[in-house]
Amino acid sequence: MCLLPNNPFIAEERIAILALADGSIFQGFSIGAPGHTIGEVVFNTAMTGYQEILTDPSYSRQLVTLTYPHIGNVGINAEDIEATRIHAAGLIIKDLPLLASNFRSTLSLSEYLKAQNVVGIAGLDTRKLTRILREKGAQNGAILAGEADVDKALALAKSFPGLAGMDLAKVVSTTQSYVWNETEWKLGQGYGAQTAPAYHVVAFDYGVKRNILRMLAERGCKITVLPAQASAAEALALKPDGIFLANGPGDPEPCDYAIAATRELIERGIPTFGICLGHQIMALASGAKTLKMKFGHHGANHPVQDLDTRQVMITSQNHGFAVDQATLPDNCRVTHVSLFDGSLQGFARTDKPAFCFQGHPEASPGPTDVAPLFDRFVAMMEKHKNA
Ligand SMILES: NC(=O)CC[C@H](N)C(=O)O
Repeated sequence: MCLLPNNPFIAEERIAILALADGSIFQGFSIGAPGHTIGEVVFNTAMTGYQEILTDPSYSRQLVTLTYPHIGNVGINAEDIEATRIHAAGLIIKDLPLLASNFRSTLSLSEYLKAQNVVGIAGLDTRKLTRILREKGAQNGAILAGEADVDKALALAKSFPGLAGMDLAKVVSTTQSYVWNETEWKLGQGYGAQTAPAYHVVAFDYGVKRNILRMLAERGCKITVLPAQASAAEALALKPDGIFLANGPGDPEPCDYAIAATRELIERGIPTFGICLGHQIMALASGAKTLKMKFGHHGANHPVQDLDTRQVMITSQNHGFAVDQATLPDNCRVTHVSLFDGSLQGFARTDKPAFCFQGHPEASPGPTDVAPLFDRFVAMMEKHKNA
């Protein structure tokens, strides 16, 4: 057993280490639950929104490194959640402030991690870690909290099989269908409710972020959320005006149930909009292929160009897989590209009312430059209704 040298400044029960499958070891201190966790280590460059990031179901089985150095300043509140619980498998940060201060704060970040039994590590060089992830690609890793057994941490890091081939959409999805009518948050009012919807959207929950549902409700939609494995027939029985394909964790390729249902619904000509995993599912249902990226896109400052208007938008991103543009069939028109690496960010079917976007138009956290895509979906449903 190899132990790191004692650090006189950290009490033994607070010691924590991060191991990467490439052999790198980082020492820090525990800010969450004791124990250990494994997953794919990724980095996110967003400067705000740690609570939304932690609760985003798309981070299931990922250990999220936040590159912004001070995380926890505004504590935790009851409203900024994208799901009922934390989905990230672990949190890696540089500096946890001693004081959390915000008018809505009810808990500190550390109390939140502990209450939800999530392992977190602070006090390590997140810049050095991010350089490793950028140069070598996202790494499988392990965080050990409460002990500093390097061999154990390395063995745990290497035991994670990696996200390629992992179907997690059906794991995080709701098991029961439900109706959503909560609208967007407004200062002084909080969340509202949609009481007179003009459209009925059926949303497939592969790990849906709540702000997507809120933005649809804000635009006049009643949303029925279905489990990831629901069939096209179940969706059609609800007589939807439109179909929404949600974001979600893991590899899109093994989600054969979602690909089959999407293919049928698009073929029937129902207006369909997909975000992130939903975009990848739409691509697979249209005959294209997806691939694993080197370190993916995770942040809130990614420039994306709309090829129709030439407009550049600053977008929120969180994906480790991408659609291989070279495999898009002729009935798919590229609508958006990433200006960071030229990768595909959006396409539309030319033969059916269906389009999708790789980034996160709902932001949360992030800029709202791409929010008009929700208006485009509503306009598509309106046109189809009147056709
Ligand atoms: N946010 C998402 O929907 C992520 C999609 C997919 N799991 C990926 O990593 O590419």
